[in-house]
Amino acid sequence: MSLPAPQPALDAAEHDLAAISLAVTKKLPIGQKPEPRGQPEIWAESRHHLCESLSGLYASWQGSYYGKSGVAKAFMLDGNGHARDHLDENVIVLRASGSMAKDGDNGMKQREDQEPNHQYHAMVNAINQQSPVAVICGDKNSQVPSKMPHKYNSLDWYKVTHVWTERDRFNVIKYRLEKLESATTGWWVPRDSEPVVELGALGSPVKAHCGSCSSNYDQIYLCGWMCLNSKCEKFWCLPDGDTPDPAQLIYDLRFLKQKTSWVNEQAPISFRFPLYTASAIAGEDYKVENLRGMTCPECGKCNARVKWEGWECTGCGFEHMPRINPLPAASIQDQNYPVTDAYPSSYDSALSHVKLSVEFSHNYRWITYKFNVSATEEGEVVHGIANRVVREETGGPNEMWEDLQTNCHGLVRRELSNALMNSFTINYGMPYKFIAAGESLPFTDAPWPVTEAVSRLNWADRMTSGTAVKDQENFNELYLVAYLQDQSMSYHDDGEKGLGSTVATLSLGGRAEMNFRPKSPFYHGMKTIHYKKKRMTVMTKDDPLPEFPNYEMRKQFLTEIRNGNLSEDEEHERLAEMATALRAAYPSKQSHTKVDDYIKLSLGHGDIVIMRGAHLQKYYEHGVTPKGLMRYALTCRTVLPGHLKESELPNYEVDLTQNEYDGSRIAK
Ligand SMILES: O=C(O)CCC(=O)C(=O)O
Ligand SMILES: [Fe+2]
Repeated sequence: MSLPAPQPALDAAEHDLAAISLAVTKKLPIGQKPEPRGQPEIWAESRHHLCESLSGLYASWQGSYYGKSGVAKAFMLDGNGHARDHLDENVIVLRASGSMAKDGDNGMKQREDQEPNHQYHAMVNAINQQSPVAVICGDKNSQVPSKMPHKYNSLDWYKVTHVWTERDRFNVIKYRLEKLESATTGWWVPRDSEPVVELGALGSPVKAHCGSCSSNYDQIYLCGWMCLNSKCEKFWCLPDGDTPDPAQLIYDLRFLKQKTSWVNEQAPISFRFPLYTASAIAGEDYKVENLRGMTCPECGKCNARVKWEGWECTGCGFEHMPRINPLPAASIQDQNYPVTDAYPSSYDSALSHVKLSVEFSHNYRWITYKFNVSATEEGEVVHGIANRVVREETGGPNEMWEDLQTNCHGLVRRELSNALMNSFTINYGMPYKFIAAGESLPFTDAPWPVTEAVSRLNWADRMTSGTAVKDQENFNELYLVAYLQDQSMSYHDDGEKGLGSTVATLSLGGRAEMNFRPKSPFYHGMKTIHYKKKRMTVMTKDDPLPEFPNYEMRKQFLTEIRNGNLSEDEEHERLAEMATALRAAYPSKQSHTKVDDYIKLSLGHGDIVIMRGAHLQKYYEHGVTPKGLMRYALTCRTVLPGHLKESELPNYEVDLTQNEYDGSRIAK
């Protein structure tokens, strides 16, 4: 049909439509919403647990939209909707996500036009492929007609039916979704309520094509048909040429409540995913698939996998602890990194200013990497590369590896600022807070490889300390980390206050890359701080090392600051100017934030790493990326006497005097 004639006033039929439309789109404030008639299939209390449990379907840690391979998969509808968003028993209208910025303390505000982007195209793909999207609703959503029982709640599967652009202050891309199965009533429909309008009951929407750009659109608002192509000169114009008054934009229910048929209207998968069943194949249980959280089969709560032993629902107590099938030591052999009875070759690398020395003893190749860790201290990282004799020794890495898999219990992913650490850990001996605080257990409760590792690492430390300053005390703490496939530890330091300056680790299982680099503020000499409520980038006051960018300039600046006798305000002002000057001095393509690794170690099964130097932890950081299916790192530290407060001291003896390892069986 052609454009409908301009209609200055609504006729009687449209009056009725407007009245029902207002009834259908009326929203109650969140606090006044009625109870829903049912419960969601799945729900979550935190985004972390939700995303880990629904990985593959919805894994968007911040945004509302989730897509994969160019096709839309899911939406999370929480706060921050658009004024004309809508959600009823079977239809949702929402704005495309993105293009928003913080608006003071008042939440988010759109700051630019939305253009068709990857999300828009993924929605078009979902329409064309008739591929349903999942919708999750948060308890801050003001559109949903009932009170949300949990923080995050699954609604249902939806058909994407329309994408178009509207205009506010900026162009806004909008989507219409329609419930996939129309025969069932959504659990979120208020109790004791009847649908005001059934889908399709009002007939088809008004359709027209634009005389200017020839695009076809449905009429969305009762005030008249508009071209919804943002590139067209007639975009968002009513037939009389005016743009609509936003207050008059009442939905045309023939658009909102139309019924779209898809060939297949069956949900692709239940939101309650099947539970992981332990595999008979050794190693399968360590695969990343086994790290997905659990959508509880009893109560629907999403629970990340927190415990090494399996899954636990914190909603109803349901447990799923399949017996895992350990990976024998023989299967750790990797033909790309052959290990024999000879001294093994190295796969490490280091930047040229790092000084290397190498020694061979006890069937280990010991490589020492020395470098300045501050202007006053040289530190070192020692990598002991184990050969087959070491690995196969009685009580050695192979036996430790096999024993730990069956006998080391109680590992958990510790809580870390509203999320969970990305590996499983347990602490023995003196308490060690590390990045995330956790409990500590006495060594007497540990499986034998734990005390064996402490003894071996003390031996390795004595063996290799040479002229380096040696801590007076032996190690009295062991932090055990277990990594499943694809888990890793991002850059961090081990420099908790009150620890000895030596840290030593024994690696068991799959190969891992361990990298060391100076921390960015130390290396680049700049950091961002908050001073008197102002965010500012200032020069750092640590002495630079000769290999750092702008070395001479920083030294001069530091001399000026140290002799300057400035007040606190003046000093901050000057340090900010210096940071600006440092930044300006970088060659155009050089990053002023990125830092290259000084050393990259390739750690094999049975290898030992020893870090020495107090400033190594203060100014440098290390990160570990395991490459195999499964790996343990057993790291020892010395918690110095007097470090812990009375209340933090363990209520058990930390006694490790028995069975000192002496390396005699592998001496060569
Ligand atoms: O995985 C490793 O080898 C080391 C782990 C680590 O850096 C730590 O526990 O602090
Ligand atoms: Fe560490």
